[in-house]
Amino acid sequence: MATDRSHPSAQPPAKYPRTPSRVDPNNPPWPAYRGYHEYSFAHATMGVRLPTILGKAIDDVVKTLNDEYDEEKIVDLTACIARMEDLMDDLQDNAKLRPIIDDGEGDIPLWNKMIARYFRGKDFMNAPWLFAEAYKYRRLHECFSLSKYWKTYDVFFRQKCDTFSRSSDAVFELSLRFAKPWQQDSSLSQEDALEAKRVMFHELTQICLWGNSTDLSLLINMTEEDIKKLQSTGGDHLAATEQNILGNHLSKVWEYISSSKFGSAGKGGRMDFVLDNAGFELYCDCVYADWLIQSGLCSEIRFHGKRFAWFVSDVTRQDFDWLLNSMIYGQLFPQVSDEELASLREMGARWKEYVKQGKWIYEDHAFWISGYTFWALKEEAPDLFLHLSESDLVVFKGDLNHRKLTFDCHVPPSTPFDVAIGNLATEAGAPPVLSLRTVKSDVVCGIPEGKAEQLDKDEPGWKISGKYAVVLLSEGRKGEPVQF
Ligand SMILES: O=P(O)(O)OC[C@@]1(O)O[C@H](CO)[C@@H](O)[C@@H]1O
Repeated sequence: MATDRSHPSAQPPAKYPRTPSRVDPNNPPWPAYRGYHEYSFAHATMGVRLPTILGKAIDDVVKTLNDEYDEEKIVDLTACIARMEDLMDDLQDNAKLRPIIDDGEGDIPLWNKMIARYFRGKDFMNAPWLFAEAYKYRRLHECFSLSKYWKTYDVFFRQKCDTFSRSSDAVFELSLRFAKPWQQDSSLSQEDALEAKRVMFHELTQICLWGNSTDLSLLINMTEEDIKKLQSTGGDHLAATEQNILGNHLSKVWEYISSSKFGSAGKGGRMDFVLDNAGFELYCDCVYADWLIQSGLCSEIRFHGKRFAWFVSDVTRQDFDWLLNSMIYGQLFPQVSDEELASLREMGARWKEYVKQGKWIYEDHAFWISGYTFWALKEEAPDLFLHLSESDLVVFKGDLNHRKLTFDCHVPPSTPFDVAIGNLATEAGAPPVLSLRTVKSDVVCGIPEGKAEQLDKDEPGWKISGKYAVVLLSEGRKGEPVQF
């Protein structure tokens, strides 16, 4: 495996970024992380984690194969396994990135134009990490999309369901508390009522944030105890972990959401969630979205998920439906009390009602499963940009979305968030953007000067532990007409 310590990105970051006109997917505004950079999490991911993840995915398919009885389907699935093995060879031999085979899916032009234009001759280790990693998941999808019977097969579905059922303590801690419809104490003065709302907002935003620290792709070998610790949602725990939010715009977010700028007069606002992980994290997102509707702060929530299995645990429509249905009909928690089960059912029923009434809407644009960063959103997905420009706040959940917002490059950590996300902050019509991210990879911005350097010294590994987080807001240029 090549290692080149003299490469510019192994050096301290340049003070000034690349001029915007020279930025492209292979040349981020600051130097990219690439698989051959040993100092970066890119190296371990491309060299070790991705082959391990793929190996487990093959095991999953073999399990399905052994349970199948129809010969035609068996033969078809055997071909999927053979394609997965080819992908494994390509990963392990560090092959060049070939075009995606046309499987009739709508995202093919996005992928193949991008490969032709920017990554001709690049391989898994020398292409920017973000692109190479996303490409691997698209290739994994191709293994199935070329089949006759298994086009929508999700190799990670079993794992995603499993972690939700293993999160029972935190699941019921939240359902017991939030199942009953939320109502404000009518005896409170206007000022006290607003303060009570602020406190709830603060707490639930944090629950939504820390829901991101249980990540299947990283925590495959976690014990039940480890999971419990990470998922604790109690007040004391949240107060303690708030100290780990290194860049924290929570107060600014509340100021905006509680102002007349959010939503139209007398009507709550529209909030969009660009989702990250299924299972427990999605459950936390929904608890938050539920309260945002009940409190009247929001009248509409749009959830944006992926069209197919992505970065192991990302939400697909199937995962979204699975969560809501299994809360009502599932038998995932045989050990819990009737009261606990009833609370989960009550909440699940309310959430399904939101879907029926159009207060919660699930969407899955092809751009979210492309290799592009969000710097390219307006250019490559103008329809999506226009759609999001109508939102009052777009919340990006998790590490991968944060990498895509910030071009996954060596940006100096004290760079303000609205500089690091480029034109998604500066374009006319750009919506307000909030990143709720527990830090699980190299790129960091929006934190105080010197903090990253201090943590590098005191806590090696802090960037991938999920112990630290950022809550960063860009105000955007909402309301200004979008120009193409
Ligand atoms: O987006 P998420 O679920 O918060 O994190 C995704 C993740 O686990 O995958 C990547 C490495 O494979 C890292 O960016 C990150 O740590």
